[in-house]
Amino acid sequence: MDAVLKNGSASHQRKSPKEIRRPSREEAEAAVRTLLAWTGDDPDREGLLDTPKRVVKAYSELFGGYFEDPIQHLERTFEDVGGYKDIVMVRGIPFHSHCEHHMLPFIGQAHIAYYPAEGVVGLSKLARVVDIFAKRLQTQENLTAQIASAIDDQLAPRGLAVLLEAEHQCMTMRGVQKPGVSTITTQFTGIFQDEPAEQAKFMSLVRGGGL
Ligand SMILES: Nc1nc2c(ncn2[C@@H]2O[C@H](COP(=O)(O)OP(=O)(O)OP(=O)(O)O)[C@@H](O)[C@H]2O)c(=O)[nH]1
Ligand SMILES: [Zn+2]
Repeated sequence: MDAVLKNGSASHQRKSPKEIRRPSREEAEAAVRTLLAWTGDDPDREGLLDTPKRVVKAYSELFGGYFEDPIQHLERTFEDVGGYKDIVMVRGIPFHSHCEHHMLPFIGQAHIAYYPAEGVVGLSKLARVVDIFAKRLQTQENLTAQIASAIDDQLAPRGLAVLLEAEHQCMTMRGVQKPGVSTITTQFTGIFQDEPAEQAKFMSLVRGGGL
């Protein structure tokens, strides 16, 4: 199955962007106009005239991840690493995504570690994978699972650990209104799943401790 389409479970397979009719830019702008009027403001006042255009442009950027393939960034691996087989960790990758329930941002950091099997991947590519999945409507759990699944499928490492920590604006600005709450999600495979000591080592590295 294509990782772009992959969801947490087979019973919830998603349509690919190609299977969904994408409204035209004009239709999207008209929808923003409708929302502006619904808030109680006047979409024809000067300050709001260009807002539908700006919002649609901003959405193209914020949700650009639907039109990118994360796998493509993981295809190139390097095997000339002096036989290095120990842990590789990229810590504190900042990301911003949007929750699929309210379309409000959740913002945080991703931490990724793996034990190479055949080769290593360019470090920036791990951050690119995070960005591509983050630029879609997400739950934090699904985002974590999609990042882990793409890297695990492509690199087949001896073990992979992914931890995301984020603050959800839908819990901060509205609803329950609890600023400062962080949500942590993890996904472990291979030796990180099988060996508690490896999980503990990862958690210690995430927190900035030593081995
Ligand atoms: N599990 C999970 N829940 C999320 C995430 N982002 C937002 N939510 C939650 O999604 C839930 C949606 O609940 P609903 O009762 O359908 O919607 P709501 O009435 O807007 O809920 P409140 O936020 O409690 O006002 C809320 O509890 C949110 O906190 C996420 O990434 N993962
Ligand atoms: Zn939400």
